[in-house]
This record gives sequence, structure tokens and C-alpha cells, in this order.
Amino acid sequence: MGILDLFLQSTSSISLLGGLVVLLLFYLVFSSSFSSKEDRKEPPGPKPLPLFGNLLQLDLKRPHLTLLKLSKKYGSVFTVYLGPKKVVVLAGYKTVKEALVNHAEEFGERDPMPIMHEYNRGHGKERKEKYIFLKHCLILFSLQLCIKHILLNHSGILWSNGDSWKEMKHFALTNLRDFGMGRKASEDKIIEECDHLIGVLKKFKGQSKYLSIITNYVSKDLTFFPVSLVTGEAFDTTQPIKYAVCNIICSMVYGSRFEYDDPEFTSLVDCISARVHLLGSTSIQVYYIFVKLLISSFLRLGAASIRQNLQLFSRLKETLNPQMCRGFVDAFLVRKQNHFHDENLMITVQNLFSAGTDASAITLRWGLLLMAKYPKIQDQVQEEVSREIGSRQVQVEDRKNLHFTNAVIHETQRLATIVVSIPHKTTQDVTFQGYVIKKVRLNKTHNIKSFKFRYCPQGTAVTPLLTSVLYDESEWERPHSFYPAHFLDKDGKFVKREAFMPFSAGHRACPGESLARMELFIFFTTLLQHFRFTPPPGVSEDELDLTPHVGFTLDPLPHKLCAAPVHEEEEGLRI
Ligand code: HEM
Repeated sequence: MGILDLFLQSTSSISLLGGLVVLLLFYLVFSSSFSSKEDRKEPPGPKPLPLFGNLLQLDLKRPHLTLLKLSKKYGSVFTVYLGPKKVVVLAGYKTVKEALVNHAEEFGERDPMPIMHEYNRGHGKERKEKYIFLKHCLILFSLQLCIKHILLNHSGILWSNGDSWKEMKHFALTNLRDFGMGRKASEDKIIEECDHLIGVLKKFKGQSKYLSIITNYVSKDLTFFPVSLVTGEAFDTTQPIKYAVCNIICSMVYGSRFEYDDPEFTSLVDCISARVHLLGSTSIQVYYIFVKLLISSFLRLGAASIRQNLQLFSRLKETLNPQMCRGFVDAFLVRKQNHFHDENLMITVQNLFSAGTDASAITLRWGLLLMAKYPKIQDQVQEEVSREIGSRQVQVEDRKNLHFTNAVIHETQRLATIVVSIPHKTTQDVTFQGYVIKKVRLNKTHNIKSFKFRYCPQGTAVTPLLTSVLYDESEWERPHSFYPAHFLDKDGKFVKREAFMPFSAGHRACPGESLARMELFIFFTTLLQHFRFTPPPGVSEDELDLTPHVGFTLDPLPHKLCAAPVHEEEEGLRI
């Protein structure tokens, strides 16, 4: 062995040893700071590593499942560190409800995700100036700069706090109600949209590959007879359902719907979905370090959506009649005080679109996938629909007679648990279930450029784990199975369950719940009234995968289904 080799070997051993010593010191310093005496009463949790926190203990593809497991070990209130960021997790129905409802004020703020925080970090220009700047930027095509400037403040509903959030949420709730949310007007809009959706799904029957004989219940007197149906071409349910659901928000926000092949509309919807998708990517959720790399794609998508909305707003402004508001945007434009500025209009509209389209559309897609996977349950739904409604138009009023169908929709929402959690934060030091949850305070040394300032804003982040409520073993008989009987009494009548909380609760509860519930009922029931959903040819029911794709929401994995028309009079296919 040459002297050089020896030297290299000893140098690398020394540097390795040195590295280990540094890491050990680092670990000791950090772990003592993570668990100082002062913190003893803080919620327990797995020991974090410096910088990485508990990231290495999380299954990053299914973080919600790891959190469920940790709740079994550490209890219903525990702490995890996502990198350097401390997060208190609340698990189980009783704990989540107690925090969000009984301690609504203390747990009621939103903890903006790092990417939102990155947007919102700013230098206090006047709003008007920023908006003018935005217009200039648009002209100059400097889209990234535009968005940075338009999002300097916490605007809109979803990611904002304080007075602006209060005013925007109240305004959205009252105005969307005025434009039909949860009422007859929105029922009519959903019914009209169902017709368009049915028309689109019917187009997929053209190149049928094979005929299947299924037992179908089409007669009112419950005589079962086989019907020959063209199973149709397998299609991806994503876009038609998303377009249909988005059109309901469009008619309330802009006062009009769009055709599914209108490029302005399709790019608006696709852009919103892409942003939600990116927002939910593991890298953004967990690896704060990579935020900078991803932010430019996020900004680009945001810019496209802003540009489209600006065009729509300017068309609405040109034809605005304050005496006759067509939708939410008109109502906003005629109010010109306090928080009713262009920036809030833009972000609130974007929030309504992203929150209002994706969640309902994804739930519907889960519903259809579950029907294809469990044909006997689909039989029962179709039998009930046929018996109670026949071929007339489904109405929201029918919900009280369609006990089984209603139970299936609720069970779909429970099992799919599509919103795992949207982060909250504490507004003050809170004593909760015997633990002290301290508000993270920033001192002057945390200047605007520091890592901690950007990713650990004031207040402790709190994750009310809705999945743990919807899968709570002390509340649900079969938490991990598709079991509509969770929502039925012994006489087969629909029963509400307290632990059914997919829309969350308390101050930040979903303002779109009544609209979403109406959409889910009318779209789902109408689709099952008209179509039989089956796996694509060559795929068995068992092969349909119910593993979710984990992002901002839990979506079904990409899949295709066949939709076979069930009505004789519609298709003339009965034999
Ligand atoms: C099946 C459909 C839906 C589900 C499961 C759902 C679920 C949720 C959940 C869990 C939250 C967070 C609550 C929290 O932070 O504790 C939320 C917030 C929100 N949702 Fe929904 N939602 C749905 C449909 C809608 C619709 C149709 C709209 C619009 C009309 C909407 C608008 C919003 C908004 C604006 C927020 C933010 C509220 C705030 O931060 O104060 N959602 N939703």
C-alpha cells in the first residue's frame, strides 16, 4: 500500500469520524432543544432527527396511514416534526371534534402551506399599485412576477386568516346562497348539467366490444329480467365529471356555464386541477427544501388561471348591471369597500373553483368506481332508484325516500376520506387534553430571509386528521370496508352518524357542504338511473384498485369504466 493510499485512507477515516462526531453533537443539541424541560407537557411523539425531524419514519406515499399508526402508539394528541416544522396531530372523532368545535377559536386559524407562505411573504406594497403592476406584468409576459405580487397578502378564503378571511367567507356563504347554493336554483343547475353529462357518457357506447347479459331491475313492479346491454367503450371518468361539477361553480360565480369542448373552459379546469395536484405533491407537502424548485411550475399554472379569470372579469365588468347581479363576481364588483378589492376577488374565485370542483368530482368518481367494484350494491341502488323514481327526473326531495342510495353516497365519502386534513394552527398557547400546545413565537433574529421564518410561521401547526375520524374504530363497525349499513338502521332507514365529518367542523368547516351534498346526490343518483357501471372488458371487479393516489386530496388511481345505458326506451337494447 502506497503512502498516498495510506494518507487517503486515514484522511477519509478521520473525516468520517469527524463527521460522525459533528452529527452526534448536532443531534444532542437538537434533541435537547426538542425535548427541553419546558416542553415536557407538550404532546408526545416519536423522537425527531435534526433537520429531518420524523420524515424518515413517515411513509411519504401514504403519510396519513403512518399518522394513523402513530396515533395508536402516542394517543390522540401527538407531535411530529416534518423536517424542522413541528406539527401537532389530532386523531379520532372525539378529539378532533373537541378541538374544532369546543376550542374553535384556539384551533381556528389556517396554517398556510410553505408554498402559500412563499407567495404571501412580501414587502407591503399598496394593493392598487400591485394590481397595476400585475397588469403591466401581464403585458410584459412576466407572469411569475405577477403572481408574486398579486399574492403578497393573505387573500381569499382557503389560506387566509383574520378580518379579510372572515369577511370573504361570510360574503361567499351568503352570496353563493343567494345564487342558489343549497337551494332550488342550484338544484335546477345541477339537473341541467346532468343532461349534458349523460349526453357525453352516451357517446362512449359507440364502439362496443362485446355484449354482456346482466340482471337489471328496470320495471316498477320489481320483476327482474335480463337485459342485453352494450357495455360501451371504456373511458376515463375524470374529465367529464370534473367539467360537469365545475360548471355548477361557474354558473354561480360567473352566472353562466360552458360547453365541455370550449377551450377557455377546459384549460381553466385543467389548470386548477394541475395546481391542486402540484400543491398536494409529497415534495411540496414534506420536502420544504424543494419548494423553490417547484414554485416556478406552480406560479406558471397560477398565472394561466389568473390570466383567464382576468379576461372573464373584464367581460363581466363591461356588462355589469348593479341592479341585476348574475353571479358571485357581479355581487363582489358592486361592493367596493374594505376587503372587496381585485386581489381578494381573484383569490376567492380561485379558492371556490379549486375547493368546489375537485372534492365533489373526486367523490363522484370514487362512487362510480365503487359501484363497478361492488355490482350487488349497484343492483340495490338501481333497484331503489327504479322503484322510487322510475324514469322521471331525480330531485333533491327524493333523498328522503332513497335510504339505501343516500347511505351509499355517505359511505363513499367516509371510505374515500378524500380530504385527509387541511392544516390549522393555534392562535395562542392552548391546554388541551392535559397537554400544552405552545404557540411558536418568532423573535427578531428570525429575519425575513431565514429558513425558520419562511417555513415555521407563528403559531403551532395542527393537523386535525379527518381520516382518523372517518376510520375511527370506536365509531364504525367496519372502518376499512365499503359498508353502506354504517348509515342504515335495522329497518333499512338512513341514519345520520355524528362521526361523519368529511367537511370538517368549527370555524374552518367547508362552506360548500350544502352544495356538495346536493351535487353528490343528484349527479350520482341520475347517473345510476341511466347507466350501469362496469370494469373495462377483460378487467374483473376484483382487479379494480381502491388504493388512493395521495396528493392534496385522495383520488382514485387512473382507471377506466364502461357506462352501459339501462333504459329500454333510451337505447332499444332490451331483448
Ligand atoms: C365533497 C365535496 C367537498 C368536501 C369533502 C370538502 C371538504 C372540505 C374540508 C375538509 C375543508 C377544510 C376544513 C378545515 O380546514 O377544517 C374544506 C374547506 C373549504 N371548502 Fe370544501 N369540500 C367540498 C366541497 C366544496 C365546495 C363545493 C365548495 C365551494 C362552493 C367548497 C369550498 C371550500 C372552501 C372555500 C374552504 C375553505 C374554508 C376556510 O378555510 O374557512 N368545498 N372543504
